[in-house]
Amino acid sequence: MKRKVFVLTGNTGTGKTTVANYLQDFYEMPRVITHTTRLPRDGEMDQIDYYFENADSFKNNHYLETVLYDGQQYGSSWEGLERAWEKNPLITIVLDTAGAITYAEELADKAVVIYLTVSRPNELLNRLERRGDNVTMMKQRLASNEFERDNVLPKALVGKAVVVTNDDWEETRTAINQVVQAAIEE
Ligand SMILES: Nc1ncnc2c1ncn2[C@@H]1O[C@H](COP(=O)(O)OP(=O)(O)OP(=O)(O)O)[C@@H](O)[C@H]1O
Ligand SMILES: Nc1nc2c(ncn2[C@@H]2O[C@H](COP(=O)(O)O)[C@@H](O)[C@H]2O)c(=O)[nH]1
Repeated sequence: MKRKVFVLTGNTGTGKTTVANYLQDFYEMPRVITHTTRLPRDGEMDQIDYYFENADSFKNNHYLETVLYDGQQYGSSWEGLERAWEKNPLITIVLDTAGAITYAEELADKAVVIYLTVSRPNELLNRLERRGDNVTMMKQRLASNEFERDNVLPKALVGKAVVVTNDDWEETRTAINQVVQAAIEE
């Protein structure tokens, strides 16, 4: 089977990690673990959710791309991608839209970009609250330039990304299964 990376992108709270977990559980697709300087949320674990870094240790990796998101650094390494591909030709990664654009450019048809969205943006606040996000951090994030930017599909991804509206989980699951099936049959 050809190597592919399913790039899950979209705004905060749209369900990127939920879809990555689904693909892990039902298709055994490993997720590329990325690096960040932000602090762990309650329940997040180093080397499982992220490689949690400080400003110095963040520099010690070979990145395919890095971004600044809400004032924190994030990056995905070539080694992380290779480690995941050694386990399975089909893998996932969760990225902001700037990272997704870089993946589409760098990896061409090896990257299957899925842009997640919701019909009512107010629903994102409810979801982040239910997830237990720190209220101050959540408000800061919702006021960030990146939040505004990721609310719409970037022009560079039009025609390249599959758009999935994640209002109803069962419908999302069906849509994701179709995307996976198409990639497997390619
Ligand atoms: N279809 C859905 N209906 C209701 N809640 C959902 C749905 N999909 C995901 N959620 C919930 O919404 C919350 C946010 O989802 P998730 O953490 O996957 O988002 P994310 O896009 O990875 O966010 P971030 O970029 O902030 O990490 C979680 O609590 C998740 O369980
Ligand atoms: N371009 C990249 N984006 C990344 C990477 N790792 C995570 N992310 C995205 O950042 C925001 C914020 O993540 P959060 O975990 O703090 O909510 C979100 O859109 C992630 O998808 C990366 O290595 N590169």
